Amino acid sequence: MDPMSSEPTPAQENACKTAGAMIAKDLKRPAIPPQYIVVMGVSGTGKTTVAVALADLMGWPFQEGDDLHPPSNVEKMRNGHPLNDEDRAPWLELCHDWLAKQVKAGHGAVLTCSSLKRRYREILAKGLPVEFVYLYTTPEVVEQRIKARTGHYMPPTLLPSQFATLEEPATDEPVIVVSGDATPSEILEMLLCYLELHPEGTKCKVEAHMSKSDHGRTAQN
Ligand SMILES: Nc1ncnc2c1ncn2[C@@H]1O[C@H](COP(=O)(O)OP(=O)(O)OP(=O)(O)O)[C@@H](O)[C@H]1O
Ligand SMILES: O=C(O)[C@H](O)[C@@H](O)[C@H](O)[C@H](O)CO
Repeated sequence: MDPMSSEPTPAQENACKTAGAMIAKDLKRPAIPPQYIVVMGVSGTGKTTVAVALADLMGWPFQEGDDLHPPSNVEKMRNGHPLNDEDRAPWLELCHDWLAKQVKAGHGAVLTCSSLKRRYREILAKGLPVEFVYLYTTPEVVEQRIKARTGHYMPPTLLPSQFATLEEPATDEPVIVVSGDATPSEILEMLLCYLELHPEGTKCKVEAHMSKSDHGRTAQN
């Protein structure tokens, strides 16, 4: 960060995106048909890092959900106040509209969006073949990550409200659950493994795991 300013530099804002792109760099693109994926979870679980890696590898458009927040929402969070349903409503509509455009174009897409409540996930997926990737970890791990991250508007003091608001996906929701405790590369690998075995995605809650045969994805040429 510029020592004279509390605003993040563009390089800092892009750090997770760059990290995600680096993960995908040496991997071979698997044969997975277009999917419309929302990477969800509380702030700091690693959504952007994994979403960018997946989008880069698959060549699907990526949208950072945080960039669709109205400025008033960002200011509210920056000032240490959690968003409520009313604040999130226009933002969720914008996220849904972005997904709808991608579905219409037919080329797959990846969006990051905390999607903390079931109702929010229903708004996002309304009428669309959307599935969620739920990254989960403990409040302690997320707190460490958020404290170590520089140049982001989200203060660590908002974390308890994120966990309090979170409604974990139920068994009938179209969600691939992945442990956010693994490294970003492992998370990507678990996700790819699931999608390669189930190219149609999922219509219910499933867990993605690492299997021995997943290793060695690095492209040979
Ligand atoms: N699997 C991981 N293991 C360790 N650190 C990680 C992992 N994934 C991301 N990080 C780090 O944790 C921090 C938060 O990651 P990231 O910004 O991707 O999370 P996020 O869920 O998109 O957050 P937000 O919702 O607040 O934008 C970053 O500094 C990132 O480098
Ligand atoms: O629903 C919410 O409360 C918001 O989406 C937050 O989760 C933040 O926007 C985001 O995670 C930035 O850190």
